[in-house]
Amino acid sequence: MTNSEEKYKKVYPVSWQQLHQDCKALAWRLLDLGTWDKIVAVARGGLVPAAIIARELEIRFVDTVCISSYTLRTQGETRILKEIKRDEKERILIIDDLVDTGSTARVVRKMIPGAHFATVYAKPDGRPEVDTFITEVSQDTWILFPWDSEPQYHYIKPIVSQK
Ligand SMILES: O=P(O)(O)OC[C@H]1O[C@H](OP(=O)(O)OP(=O)(O)O)[C@H](O)[C@@H]1O
Repeated sequence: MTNSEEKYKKVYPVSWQQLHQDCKALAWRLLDLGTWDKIVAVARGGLVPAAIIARELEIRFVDTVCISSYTLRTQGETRILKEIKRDEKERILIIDDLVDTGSTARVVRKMIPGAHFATVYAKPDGRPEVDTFITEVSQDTWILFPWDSEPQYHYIKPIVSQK
């Protein structure tokens, strides 16, 4: 966590198992919405969820857009490192791990208009930018993904005493 992330007061740790379950729940929702020609993962956070959803929906064409949202958050500007050109005829499913402020989603939506934007987790400020998501957490929650953490075994205070 960097200084720019001091706005986060709570931590929501997500295990590999929970992430897998949540991604499969997202795949079930997406299954009801029709078929897609390709998945576009928003790197890096969207890479693992996109792989799980691609497996469940049997989508073998997986592309990426690469955006530096660290720069975006701290300086209010976007650095697109890799973009894609959209074929108007294609139904594209964009996958990211979460929407927080919604800035990344806005940039990607502008790049790929008309695509379906799905995330596993969403915070209130970013929610309007997402078409489908599974779990909402509060704006001041830091979602700790399994690829950013190690399991630890130590005493955790009850939630009531963490306020
Ligand atoms: O809604 P926003 O405020 O734009 O935040 C959401 C974005 O932030 C995270 O990426 P991060 O900046 O951590 O980059 P990374 O995925 O490459 O680690 C996440 O994967 C989203 O893409």
